[in-house]
Amino acid sequence: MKFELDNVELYFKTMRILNGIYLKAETGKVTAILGRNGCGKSSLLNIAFGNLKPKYKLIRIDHKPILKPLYKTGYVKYLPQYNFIPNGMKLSFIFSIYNLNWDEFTEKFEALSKYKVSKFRTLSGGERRLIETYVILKTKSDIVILDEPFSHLAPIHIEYIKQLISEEKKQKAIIISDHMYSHIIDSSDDIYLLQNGTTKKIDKLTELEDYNYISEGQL
Ligand SMILES: Nc1ncnc2c1ncn2[C@@H]1O[C@H](COP(=O)(O)OP(=O)(O)OP(=O)(O)O)[C@@H](O)[C@H]1O
Repeated sequence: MKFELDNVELYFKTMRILNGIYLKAETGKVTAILGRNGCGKSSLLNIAFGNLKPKYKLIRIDHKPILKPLYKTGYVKYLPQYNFIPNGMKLSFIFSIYNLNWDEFTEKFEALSKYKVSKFRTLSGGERRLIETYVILKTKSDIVILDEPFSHLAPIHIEYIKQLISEEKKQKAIIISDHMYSHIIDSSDDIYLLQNGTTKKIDKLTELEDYNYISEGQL
């Protein structure tokens, strides 16, 4: 599947946040969006998912325009920046509604096995993030959108999520944004830099220095 987001123009009141956007994501690939704080990454991901309506946008799947919000098509799963699982839900219930196997999860995350019948609110911030990222990545879908999946995670968990991303991308188009650029560089196939409201496709990593996203020597 080929997903394209094109011609986005977004304003908040009179302030233009995005214009001249093009982004392509494909099954088998991880497509990353990098950019400084406040440049519009989350807004762009929300526009792709369909819960933020800009002045203009064009979404195509396999060259066909999609006129209804993407979340209504059943193609997409989205990890927002904020917690989306209700606090009062038990983990066993979360896994059953998403049709996921608890034992398969705890094989990788043994330390969380004690939480099977705990409510989501009783977990730490990082543990909640880990569960949500796992659920979004593992649930059946064609397109996965991940907004800051690495934030709050311990290094060992980041490595596991990176592994999971590389397994899941075989059958999904994954779009990811995070400030942990070295993990993004490791995990992604294509990178777009969002700057001054527009996307620039990064062909060589040194362009991230040229565009002043990172300082020289950080690569
Ligand atoms: N609902 C809103 N109303 C008005 N302005 C908004 C709204 N949401 C976002 N903005 C503004 O739009 C700009 C882009 O915000 P956005 O959250 O998309 O950036 P971001 O690149 O994801 O930032 P960060 O990396 O810090 O999470 C910011 O200047 C923000 O203040």
